[in-house]
Amino acid sequence: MAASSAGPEFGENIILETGLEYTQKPAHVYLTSSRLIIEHRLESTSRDGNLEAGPSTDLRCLIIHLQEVVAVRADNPCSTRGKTSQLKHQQKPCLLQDDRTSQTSSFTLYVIKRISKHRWRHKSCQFVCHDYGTCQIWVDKINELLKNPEWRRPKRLLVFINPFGGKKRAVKIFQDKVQPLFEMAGIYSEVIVTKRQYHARDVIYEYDLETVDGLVSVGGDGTFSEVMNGLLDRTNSDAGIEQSFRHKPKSPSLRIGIIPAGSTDAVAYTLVGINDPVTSALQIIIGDCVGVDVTALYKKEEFLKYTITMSSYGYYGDLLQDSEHLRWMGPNRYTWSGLKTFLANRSYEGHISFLLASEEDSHPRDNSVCYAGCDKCRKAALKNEQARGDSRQLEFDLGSAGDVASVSSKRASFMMKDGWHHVRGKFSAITVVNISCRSHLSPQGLSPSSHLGDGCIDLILVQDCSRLQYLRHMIRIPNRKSDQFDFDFIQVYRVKEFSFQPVSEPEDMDVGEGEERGGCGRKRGGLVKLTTGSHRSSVWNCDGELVENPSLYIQVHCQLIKLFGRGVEDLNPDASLQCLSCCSSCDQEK
Ligand SMILES: Nc1ncnc2c1ncn2[C@@H]1O[C@H](COP(=O)(O)OP(=O)(O)OP(=O)(O)O)[C@@H](O)[C@H]1O
Repeated sequence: MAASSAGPEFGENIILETGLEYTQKPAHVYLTSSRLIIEHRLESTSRDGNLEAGPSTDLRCLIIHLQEVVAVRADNPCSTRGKTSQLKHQQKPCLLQDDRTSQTSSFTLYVIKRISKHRWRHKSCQFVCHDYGTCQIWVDKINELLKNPEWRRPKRLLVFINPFGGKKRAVKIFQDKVQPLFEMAGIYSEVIVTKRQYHARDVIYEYDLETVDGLVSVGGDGTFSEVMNGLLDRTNSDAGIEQSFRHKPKSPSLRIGIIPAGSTDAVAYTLVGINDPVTSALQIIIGDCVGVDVTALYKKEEFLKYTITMSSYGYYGDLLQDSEHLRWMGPNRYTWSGLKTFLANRSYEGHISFLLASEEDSHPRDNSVCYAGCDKCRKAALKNEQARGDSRQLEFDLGSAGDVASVSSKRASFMMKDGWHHVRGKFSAITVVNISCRSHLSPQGLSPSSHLGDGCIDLILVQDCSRLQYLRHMIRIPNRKSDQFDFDFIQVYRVKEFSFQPVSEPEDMDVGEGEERGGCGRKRGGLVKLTTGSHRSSVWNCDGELVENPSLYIQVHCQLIKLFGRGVEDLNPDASLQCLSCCSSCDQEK
């Protein structure tokens, strides 16, 4: 942090200056439009442990960025004196008061504090003023500055709580951890505890959305997906956009926040780097905003829904299908069903077609992680803006696989035509990842280099392989240092559009002589009609919800929605992003 020795040189106009008391040494406090700057003399510790003033030139600036201020409150003048002694350990006041200040006024700033890896809390910094009037001026001015329209802090939120998600603690999490913070920040929240599936969606269809600044989902990825779909459906409907094949959806003006209280919480985890309700609530309060890609799913040409995390066929589809019968086990159902699915080691045959992203859009194995302020996402947003209005439509022919030069890989035949690539093969898992999909099981995500808003999706093809091979791939997923895609039975692509068609649909799945494989419905010789339950076809796991139809077409829409959040902060000490909220009690003084 820059030290100043001769008055303020902050590059911003000073709005207020001093009028605040500092007990042990002279200090100046300045308020600019975006920062509160405390300029004080450096202290060094003498050999006997006492604090002593540094040389007169050793001035240090401590900066509180107003954008990271949760709230400001004038303290009750009568209780000022007692209050200091009641502060908890982490709540050391910035400016201590002595006995003389019992007749003065003070105010408290509640500021974000990064306490550990991606986890935020708030701390209080108390400032003592010479008189009550000065205190009011400071509080009013800071409150006025917090209303900076660029920061877009929400004032009214519509909150949906799924009481049955995850460990069924969503209501308690909201009441105990989130609501008190919203109240402190002066946010009014209308709370709806959902009574059934699609309750949230139905409310969004009817609600006067002009009266709120954002929606909040308290639950897991399924609840978030319901809220997001409700908002997108409503926005399209209001704009007269029909959700037909390859439609261009309208971006909603409202942002969505997510308070993690589900089983996997991949959206919250990917957005923040951790599934912590308090951190997510603080990011909502300060009005953080990030554009996130959304994928539109179609069953052949019929629009199904929008998704944000991943759509996966084969392993993850089977796992989800099995786990749906075990909801009573809570989040542990995924571990149990995962083991069962792994042991079953099924694979499914089908045609895959995909439109590769252009080279500049990079590759899923380029080790470029999407962090807050990501340059790639910023550029994609700009490109998206420019492309808006361009009505050029790429013709997509679902049946165009074939009759072209082919490059054969080990197990799948690979073809290319008109920019579209076609693969036919047998796959253990086909996964389309929209955002990196971090979770406590895979802290780096299913596709660690996937971006929140680059307008691309990562396609991960795990070809038919042995259990041991699949296991080797799986155990690399939580491991930061190894490349989970570095196997000859795995191919990854960064794509814009994707389609899958099983070799035959479940309804008319006739198996010819000798075409047998594991699973029910198997019969030697002759023809046998297979049902959906047979292992000839799997189901899709789309944002943690089952989509039973195996034929699927997916298209990504660049930064279609805005979420409350900023993306994962880069903890690398060399990264330009640093702790911005420092005060004299901050651990991270520089
Ligand atoms: N009151 C309710 N009763 C039954 N289902 C509900 C209710 N409210 C919401 N739902 C539905 O429950 C489904 C699962 O909820 P949610 O995603 O919150 O929990 P989860 O599945 O445990 O977590 P995750 O998706 O993170 O694994 C969602 O599809 C949501 O639409």
